[in-house]
Amino acid sequence: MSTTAIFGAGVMGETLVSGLIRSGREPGDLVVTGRTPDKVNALAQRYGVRALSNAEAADLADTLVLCVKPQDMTGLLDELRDHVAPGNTVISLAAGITTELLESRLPEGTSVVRVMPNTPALVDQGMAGISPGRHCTEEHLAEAEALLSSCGKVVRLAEKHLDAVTAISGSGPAYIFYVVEAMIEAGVVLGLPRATSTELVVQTLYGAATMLRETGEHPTVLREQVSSPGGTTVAALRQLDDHKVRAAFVTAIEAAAARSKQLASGQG
Ligand SMILES: NC(=O)C1=CN([C@@H]2O[C@H](COP(=O)(O)OP(=O)(O)OC[C@H]3O[C@@H](n4cnc5c(N)ncnc54)[C@H](OP(=O)(O)O)[C@@H]3O)[C@@H](O)[C@H]2O)C=CC1
Ligand SMILES: O=C(O)[C@@H]1CCC=N1
Repeated sequence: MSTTAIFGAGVMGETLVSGLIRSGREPGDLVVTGRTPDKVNALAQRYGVRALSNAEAADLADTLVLCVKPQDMTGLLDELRDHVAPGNTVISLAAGITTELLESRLPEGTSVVRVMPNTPALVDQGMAGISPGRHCTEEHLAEAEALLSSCGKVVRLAEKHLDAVTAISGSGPAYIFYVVEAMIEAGVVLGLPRATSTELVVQTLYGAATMLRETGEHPTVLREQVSSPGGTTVAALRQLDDHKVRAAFVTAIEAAAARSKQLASGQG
């Protein structure tokens, strides 16, 4: 069996390790690296995988998954350059970092895949977009697809769309949690106990998401089913429109995509 090395024992590094193990990968086939020894050793112990240095992990691995912040990427690539062998696949999860930048700092001909996952992968409900680099074959792309499929859905896209994917599904869970926080707070304002308000909101979100996925109906149709003429829902939605919430979402998501593009140019 081939060895997969996860570079960066943070949120996404741990999400991937846990997803791969849940999907049946042998912990012995996985290695992790990190910058803070306590952190990487704790992760290694939790999942029964090996903790190695970046150079040792790169020497051993067939597949290298780069899970560091965009601002730390060039430093990591400089450490890895002399340890990447022909035939290795390098998969980057970093927002904004282009396959062109990755290829320019790795040995000529290295197969690179750019991926944008999201945190629901931790509960096997991830959504990832993947794009091939210049030297990436169908086999390499399928390998990245299989890796991400272990903890959710995967779509293949042209790299020009990855900043939009980052802004929609990469950052998306945070927007949803933000809305959830606001709704819970509203319940408390109306006098509900916080725990009850939280249960109502979380189940409503889960139910609405399940309806969207299982009925395949357009969200407008589902929204209109809830909106009785002259009723409570339209009274609330009118306030959201008056406060330009829809426009605010579009502007916010445009800002996320612009920031993703900016990260590519190394602006920290
Ligand atoms: N969090 C998210 O929702 C998503 C994140 N991403 C992308 O995933 C990447 C990782 O993000 P996230 O997991 O949130 O970040 P974290 O900060 O949680 O994890 C990054 C880890 O990388 C470690 N690190 C930094 N430099 C090195 C190095 N040279 N060698 C080894 N390890 C190193 C850090 O160590 P230390 O602890 O010492 O700082 C840290 O533990 C980012 O590029 C981000 O854009 C993509 C999609 C979603
Ligand atoms: O906020 C970020 O930059 C990362 C990328 C997508 C989600 N989190």
